[in-house]
Amino acid sequence: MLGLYRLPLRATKGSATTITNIVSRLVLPRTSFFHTTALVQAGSNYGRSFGRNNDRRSGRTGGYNFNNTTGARYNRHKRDGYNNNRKPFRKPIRDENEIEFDETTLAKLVHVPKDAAAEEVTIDKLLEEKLMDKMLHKSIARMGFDGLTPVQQKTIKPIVMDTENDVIARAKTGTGKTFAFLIPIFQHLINTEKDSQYMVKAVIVAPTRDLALQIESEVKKIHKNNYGLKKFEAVSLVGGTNFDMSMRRMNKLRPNIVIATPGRLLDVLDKFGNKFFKYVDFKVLDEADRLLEIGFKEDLEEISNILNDLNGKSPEHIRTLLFSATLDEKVQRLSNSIMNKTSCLFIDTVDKNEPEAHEKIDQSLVVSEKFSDNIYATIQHLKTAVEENSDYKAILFTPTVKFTKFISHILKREIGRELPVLEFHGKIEQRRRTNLVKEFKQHQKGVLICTDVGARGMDFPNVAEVLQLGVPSELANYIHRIGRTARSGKEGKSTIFICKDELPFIETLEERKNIIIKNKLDYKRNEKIAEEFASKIDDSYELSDTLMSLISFYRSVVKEYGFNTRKLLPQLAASYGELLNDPQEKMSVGRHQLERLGLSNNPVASKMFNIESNRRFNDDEDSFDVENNRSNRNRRNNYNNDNEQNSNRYSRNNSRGQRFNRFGN
Ligand SMILES: Nc1ncnc2c1ncn2[C@@H]1O[C@H](COP(=O)(O)OP(=O)(O)OP(=O)(O)O)[C@@H](O)[C@H]1O
Repeated sequence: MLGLYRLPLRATKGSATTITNIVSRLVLPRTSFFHTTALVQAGSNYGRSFGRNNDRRSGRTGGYNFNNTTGARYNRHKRDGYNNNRKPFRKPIRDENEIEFDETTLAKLVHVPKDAAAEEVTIDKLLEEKLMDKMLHKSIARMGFDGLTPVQQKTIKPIVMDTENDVIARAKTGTGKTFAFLIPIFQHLINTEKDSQYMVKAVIVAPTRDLALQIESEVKKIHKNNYGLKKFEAVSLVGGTNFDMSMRRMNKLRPNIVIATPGRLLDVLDKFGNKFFKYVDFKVLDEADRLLEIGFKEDLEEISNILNDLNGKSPEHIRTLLFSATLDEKVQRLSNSIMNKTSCLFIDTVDKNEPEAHEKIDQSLVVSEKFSDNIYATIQHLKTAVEENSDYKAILFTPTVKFTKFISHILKREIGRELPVLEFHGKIEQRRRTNLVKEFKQHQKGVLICTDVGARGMDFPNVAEVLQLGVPSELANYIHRIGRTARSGKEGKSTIFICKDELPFIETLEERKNIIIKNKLDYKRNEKIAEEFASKIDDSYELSDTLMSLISFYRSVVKEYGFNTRKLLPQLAASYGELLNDPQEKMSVGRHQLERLGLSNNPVASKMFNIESNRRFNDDEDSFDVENNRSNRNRRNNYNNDNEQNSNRYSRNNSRGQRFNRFGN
């Protein structure tokens, strides 16, 4: 049916070119006027004030009670005498690069800016200088890279040579950060081969299970290219896998490297810390900004404290390496509590006023009048792309698990005959999830539809385009989502589909991340498409559930993106009638559901819904699918989060919800 779609996109390309000199938010004051002007010039009708919250910096936490975020486990360790070295909050000050630092962090931070004239570092030179062992040299050489990437060139030496620095490294998506920390770790293992041979010497933490497993595969690549290195074993410890089996592997292999998600790592440290983790030399935080957000941060502090306390050499012995494509002022401030060394190198491969998004991504923005139109626009875009290119490979991000399921269901019917359409989110059982990742990595073509669980770090080769239907769960994830394309020196495209009430997100992106999306298009609804779409919706309950999950998600990011609740939430609710091609039709909700949404006393609610006092609904509320995070547990505690630490609790919630669950997993 969607073959009949004609995408009425009115191009306003180059509309933002008048904004050439936008400098970082950290240097200039907010310039919403700029943006407004540019949009009006572009002939769009979405350039107006959006009634935003002025205090956007406090946005993410605003409205939620984080007082409870130090969970029971953390307190228990404090009572047990673990060294709680959390630093008191200090007023941030600015360094010469206008990035804010905590005073203590600033005092020990050595900024290593991007230097275009820096001498090239190669693996041959490292070998000559005896900074890379010949076994490791052979393994990397066999991978056939043209050379080391800038971040690898800048980090390997200081990590190998220096014993007294922590390191923070920022480099764009897809530029080889994984090897930038794995190579020096392997070199360190070679250098210290005879010491504490059967102990974990490097702990690598990642925010998602899939990323941890991917890092483990990268370690195996190093092994595979030189079997001599296989003696430096690695084991992954991630949620959703069998704990006992993991421990059997730990006992059998006695790994020097552990790659873990925070929850499972804490469980293992609790039970077997003494046995394996007394001689850790390095801890690495991949996607460090994510791991240091409220929620994860408490877990990371706890991990850091336990590792320090266990350490047989000294409580300050462990060096910390933080890596990410998005490291803003927040990270330097937050990292202080988990860093041990008196000096920290901040190795930057991104210029201070340069956007963190990869420059090889051709970014587009499609704006619809209504949220429902976004769906048509996205589907049509995909259909056209598949028609034009039978080897099309793309990732489509959506905000919630239910929306991912809903869109996958539609797309499987629409384009599933032409290419594989895969659904990927945290509600999928881990074994299946791991296989999905493997499959999509191998596919030459296909579309992966996923939540933000796939936004960070995942390396799927040859993704030509990233699509976003709706906004990401956090601002930085825009950069990470689009970074799934244009990896390893290649080029790529990205398109975000949003409705005009979501435009404050784009404004926030410009102001806080200095990202200007140059290609701007308007989407105009086509009635015929709407009619056909409606005829294909066979379960209005499913649609209603999906939209409720979206309303719930958008409520959680209102402050961060400066959305206007009174406009955006009714807009989302109205999608129900629009998608059924009966605009007067409203979703029916029970009071209980309204309470869960926090809308029970909101006058807007009566305009959005048919409120039925006795009605019961699917209790299996959606997760927004951002993993293992205490902030999500607290922030969204009414919803069934995908959470490895509390899997029992959540599975109980799940079974309670089964009665109403019309989807199944
Ligand atoms: N020196 C190199 N030259 C070319 N490709 C490389 C090099 N080093 C690593 N790669 C490849 O680049 C791809 C991206 O690497 P990696 O996943 O480490 O990127 P990243 O910077 O961590 O990205 P993200 O920010 O998304 O996590 C991988 O396929 C990796 O094998």
